Amino acid sequence: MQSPAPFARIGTRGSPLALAQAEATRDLLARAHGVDPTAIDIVSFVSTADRLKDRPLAEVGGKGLFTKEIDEALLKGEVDIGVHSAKDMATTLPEGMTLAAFLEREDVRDAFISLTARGIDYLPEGARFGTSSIRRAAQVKRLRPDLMIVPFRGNVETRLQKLADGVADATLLALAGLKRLGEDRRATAILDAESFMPAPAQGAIGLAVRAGDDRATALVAPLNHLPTSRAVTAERAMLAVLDGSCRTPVGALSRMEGEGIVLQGEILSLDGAERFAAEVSGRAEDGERLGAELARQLLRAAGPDFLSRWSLP
Ligand SMILES: NCc1[nH]cc(CCC(=O)O)c1CC(=O)O
Repeated sequence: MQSPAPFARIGTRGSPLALAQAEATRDLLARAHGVDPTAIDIVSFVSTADRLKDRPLAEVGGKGLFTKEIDEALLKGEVDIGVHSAKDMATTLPEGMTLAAFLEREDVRDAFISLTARGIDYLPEGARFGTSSIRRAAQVKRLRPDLMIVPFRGNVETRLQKLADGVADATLLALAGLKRLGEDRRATAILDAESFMPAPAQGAIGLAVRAGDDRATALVAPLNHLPTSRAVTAERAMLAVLDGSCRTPVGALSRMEGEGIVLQGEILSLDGAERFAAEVSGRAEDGERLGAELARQLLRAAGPDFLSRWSLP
């Protein structure tokens, strides 16, 4: 007997975190529409970013690489909904695709993890800091120019094993990812978001559908969390103006104040020696414009040659 057609098909990467996010999305969809979770298929893809694990993301070509295979499956109609960490999504989406909803955001902060030190300040002179994120590297170097940055990618378990193996003395991970994996007890310390700004859209999950797919759009609509959607829209608009290819260290932090949004942003030189920060505020529904305005302020402060001086070649 042929099995019935699935209620919906979700596309995701196959990492433990990506699968946890896809399962959370499936369960929310099932509950919102009164169907059994088993009626929703989860289809996993190996992304280019996962295949090129040993090289810094900014070097291999940036964010589109996390989503390319899923985007293609979505556009071909092999899946109906792409589930993505919003911070891994390129600011310009492929033609024919739209971000139709954002799940309620998890904690935006970064977690510090070390087997030997209780915080960045406590690391010994010249200690090795494991990260392949140019934002985290620049932020760490700004606080501790003596530390040595060593490349560090892979999923949470891999990174913890690398710490145990002595490849690095400390690392940073998004607390959101640790929480979704039920691994937040692994955090040695949680960094204050004001002084150590998260990546734009960190902690948020975006749901992509084919543009014009009214059914998929309606399926994900009840899952949209408006404050998250507004904050992430503003942060991504800032990033789009600054540097869509994620070759410049950028931090962002937004908070809602009633119907208003306060958006803070920073850009840093790769070595952390230079930093420019700014803040804008306005109506939460104007996030797109506010994010772009913040980016222009940062670019004005940094000077016209900043991006060319401080981006990866
Ligand atoms: N670039 C990898 C990535 N993309 C999203 C998360 C964490 C989850 C999130 O921010 O929503 C991570 C891992 C990390 O930065 O520790």
